[in-house]
Amino acid sequence: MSLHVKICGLKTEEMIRAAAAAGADSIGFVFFEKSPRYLTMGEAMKLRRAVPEGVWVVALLVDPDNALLDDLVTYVHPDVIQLHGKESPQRVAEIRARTHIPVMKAIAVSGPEDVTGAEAYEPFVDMLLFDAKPPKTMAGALPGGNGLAFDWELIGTRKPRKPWMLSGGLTPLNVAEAIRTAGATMVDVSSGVESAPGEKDAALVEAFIRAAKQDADMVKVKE
Ligand SMILES: O=C(O)c1ccccc1N[C@@H]1O[C@H](COP(=O)(O)O)[C@@H](O)[C@H]1O
Repeated sequence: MSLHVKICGLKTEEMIRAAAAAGADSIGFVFFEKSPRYLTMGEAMKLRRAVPEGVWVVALLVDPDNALLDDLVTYVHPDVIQLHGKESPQRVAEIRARTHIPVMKAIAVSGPEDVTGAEAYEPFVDMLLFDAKPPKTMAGALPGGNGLAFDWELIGTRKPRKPWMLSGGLTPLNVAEAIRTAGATMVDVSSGVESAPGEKDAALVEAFIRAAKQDADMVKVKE
């Protein structure tokens, strides 16, 4: 299986094209108003048309209500819904049943109990995503997209039973080590490929994808 790279928080057609040309497998649209990467439904609907065939559109939502979900299905119809709030396993199941779209639940990790806690979601999700839990003391912290990493070895303690992505503070410089340590086959990045909050940098996006995929190819050759 080749390594899957998701680039999250894209806001322009140019950057979508650049990321896809560099080999991105998924493009993330953020529907969380407090984020510097926030898109309105109308903006996302327009940008979706710029995403090439074969590249997944992932809609990132934080504790969405049903009205937002219904609009999302009607106007954007993403390939995957990423839930990055405090959604319970029951709410995740409801969202999946309502939208008929595959769901990826983000798990905030700061210790081994968080990785084990992901088990409660496994029956109801198509994928999991492990991200760093922001410390309570961090001023202005978002539910994700903070550029914070967690201890990647924590994933090794109990491999999830569903496909999963690694995220949180990944950059072109650390992604190869993160993949090796966690045993990830899918990675997700947002702030690590930006020149300023919400501003993606095409050179960093390309460097990130190259570093992630090259390392995976080297591991395969060694095997
Ligand atoms: O990117 C955001 O603005 C965002 C807002 C709210 C919840 C999650 C968000 N992003 C996701 O967070 C992780 C880690 O991002 P980073 O690379 O550390 O910046 C990633 O999965 C993004 O999809």
